[in-house]
Amino acid sequence: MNNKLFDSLRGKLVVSCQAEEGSPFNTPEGVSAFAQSAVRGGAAGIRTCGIEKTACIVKNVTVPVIGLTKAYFPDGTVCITGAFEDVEQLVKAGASIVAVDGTSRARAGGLGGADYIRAIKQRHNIIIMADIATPEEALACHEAGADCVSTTLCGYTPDTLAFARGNRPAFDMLDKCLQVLPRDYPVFAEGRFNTPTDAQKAVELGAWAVVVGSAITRPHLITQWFVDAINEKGKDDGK
Ligand SMILES: CC(=O)N[C@H](C=O)[C@@H](O)[C@H](O)[C@H](O)COP(=O)(O)O
Repeated sequence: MNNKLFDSLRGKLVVSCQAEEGSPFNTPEGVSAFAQSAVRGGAAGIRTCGIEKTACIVKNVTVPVIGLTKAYFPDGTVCITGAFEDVEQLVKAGASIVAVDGTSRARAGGLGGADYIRAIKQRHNIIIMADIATPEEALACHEAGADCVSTTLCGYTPDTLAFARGNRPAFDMLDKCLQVLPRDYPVFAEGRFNTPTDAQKAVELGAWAVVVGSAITRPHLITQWFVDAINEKGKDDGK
């Protein structure tokens, strides 16, 4: 583990700056503008998806950048940086940390998350964040050599979909991860931490840092939350 890097993130906010097809921000420059704004606001780190976007953000900010790529399993659920080539490309792009899928699902080559991380660590001296969905996966990834874990995928794997209902963070799962892992091992809170109060609570529980994406960098979703709330109110008033 790189102590200086992890110390710089401890107790801090990491902003995930990602954009998907259809978003006007879906360019390296678009996500980079979000990253620069996030740093102005006090973000201690940036997380982003895509090799070019990682390279562009690295050029434009001085804080550590967590890079990843996304692909999909045959059932449509997301896989975070599931290929060795992508890990290498993200490092070349300047990522300080590479986020990889630490779930137990078998990816190309048949490896589950922990074995995949073990193989990456055997090949390269790279700082790895394991994106996990359960405390068991968190422990397995730690034992496999991951430098930190993040609760990113809780709510997005076939067995944990129920956690995403209600669009609330999985506080209990975060707490269980903190309990099974050694004290002072970095556990990042990520996934639906949509309010400052939720982010604060995660740090109070013992999360190393909190990663916030949608509530800061997906304006179409934030807009939708407001629109839905107003429509619900309208229904209550019989409008
Ligand atoms: C499941 C998945 O693909 N998560 C992605 C991981 O990089 C991102 O789309 C999320 O925005 C990020 O994890 C932050 O979470 P939230 O946007 O809920 O603050």
